[in-house]
Amino acid sequence: MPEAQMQIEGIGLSFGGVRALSGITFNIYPSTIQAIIGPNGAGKTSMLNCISGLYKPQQGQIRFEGQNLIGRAPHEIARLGIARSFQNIELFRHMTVVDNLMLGRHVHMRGGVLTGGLYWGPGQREEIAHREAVEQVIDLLEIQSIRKKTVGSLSYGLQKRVELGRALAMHPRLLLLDEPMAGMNSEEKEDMARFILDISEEQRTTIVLIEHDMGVVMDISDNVAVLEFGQLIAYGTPAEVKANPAVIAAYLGQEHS
Ligand SMILES: Nc1ncnc2c1ncn2[C@@H]1O[C@H](COP(=O)(O)OP(=O)(O)OP(=O)(O)O)[C@@H](O)[C@H]1O
Repeated sequence: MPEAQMQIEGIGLSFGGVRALSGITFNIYPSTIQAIIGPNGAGKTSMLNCISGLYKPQQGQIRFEGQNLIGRAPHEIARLGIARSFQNIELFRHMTVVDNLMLGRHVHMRGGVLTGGLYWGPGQREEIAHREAVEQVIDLLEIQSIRKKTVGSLSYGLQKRVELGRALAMHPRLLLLDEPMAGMNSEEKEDMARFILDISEEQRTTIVLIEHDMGVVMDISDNVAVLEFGQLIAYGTPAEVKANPAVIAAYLGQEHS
């Protein structure tokens, strides 16, 4: 086993009387695709929110490349190299695809988004570097033909792809994806699965993926963590998890197949 890139140890999170997570412990390994699955309300998004700094767990530790994440603000965590996409699309609908991707570069901008292009010298060189990073993402996600379109005019599937692009434009070392295929038709899902695999293989980015479509999860993940009622009930390869009696029991009667 390689050394873990992220160590999640004993995470506990409550909202008033609701225990969203308890005693969650698992490792995430570099350049792998790590799925988090589980029935509705199991705590998957809460786990992602603890990693990205939106929620502060009352118990436990999360370390990323040796650095403690608990207590850091979301923007600090982003600067450490962790990007995320959201369950609901959070893009600027009236702006173009390219401009939305440029906003994804903001964690790397010293002069700020608006001043970046206004002066010559270092600012201009920085602007060129950001444009190049964005062009790489456009190539990787095959969105050349829609680069100047406003996001609001695009199909849902393309908007999700642009959202992935915005997170990717940060050049993260770890990418958190919350249901990137929700609401997609099967062709769009296949495309998204291919892009996730491309990102993993070409950029060696670690990907943490919440996904309800079991077929996709089992196809593309290296490791799967299974949550139920805020507890980790299984962890392993897709084959191991699929054969685990606790997982089979958790999914009995669920619509997810
Ligand atoms: N901000 C919050 N305030 C209060 N309760 C919350 C909050 N966020 C999550 N919860 C509760 O924590 C539990 C876990 O929710 P979470 O959204 O993490 O589950 P999930 O596995 O992502 O579900 P889904 O598959 O439906 O998205 C639920 O009981 C939920 O109501």
